[in-house]
Amino acid sequence: MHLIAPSLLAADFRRLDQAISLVNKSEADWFHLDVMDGMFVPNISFGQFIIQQVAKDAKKYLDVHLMIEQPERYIESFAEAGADGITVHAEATKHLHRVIQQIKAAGCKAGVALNPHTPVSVLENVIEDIDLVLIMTVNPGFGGQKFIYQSLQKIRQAYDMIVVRNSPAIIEVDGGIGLQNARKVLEAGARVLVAGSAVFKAEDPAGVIRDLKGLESNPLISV
Ligand SMILES: O=C(CO)[C@H](O)[C@H](O)COP(=O)(O)O
Ligand SMILES: [Fe+2]
Repeated sequence: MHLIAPSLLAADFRRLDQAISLVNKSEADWFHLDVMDGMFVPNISFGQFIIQQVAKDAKKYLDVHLMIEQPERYIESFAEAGADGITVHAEATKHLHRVIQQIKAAGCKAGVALNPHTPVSVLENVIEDIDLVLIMTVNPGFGGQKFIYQSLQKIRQAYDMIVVRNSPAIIEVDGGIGLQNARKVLEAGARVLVAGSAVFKAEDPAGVIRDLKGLESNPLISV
């Protein structure tokens, strides 16, 4: 069954408690939390403090997407803030293998994200060690952008690598995902759908989550 991870980035932060409660009560599986440092990406969002506050009320898995340079500086503090899974960008560190071990040592699931221009082949030497591959389907930094269609090919490549190498990793897709393209990304091999604007800018966010969850899962992707 595929999983839905609403991104709080698109929520109204004046009413963060309402957004958390909406996700708690909905059919969503995870909270997706986008951390941006103004260096790796042009935008600055929030950090450990906000995640700590979210963790107090969130009743679901906290999926932390770090869009920060040298994420190795902050892994333990995000784990302490309440992250269940931490995903770092392959482009943001010189020592990807070491950071993956660091995330696991901190007690979290380890994910690696790839920008749209980064080939799947950079995962060649870590694919067996990771729990999640995050294929960015927009250039990271902002919510509400247009889905990049060439990403479908990358999802298939990542899926093939996972199968051939017998990796435990699942594929998450992030950026411009909504009911208009979710079926295609699931068919390509995605297991987790991140959706920010499609959920929180909708009139009925819980209804959108229900519809995304109700889509047919790819039978090849079990568990
Ligand atoms: O990582 C991200 C941006 O860098 C966000 O998770 C993503 O953009 C979600 O927002 P939307 O669904 O509106 O595209
Ligand atoms: Fe994200």
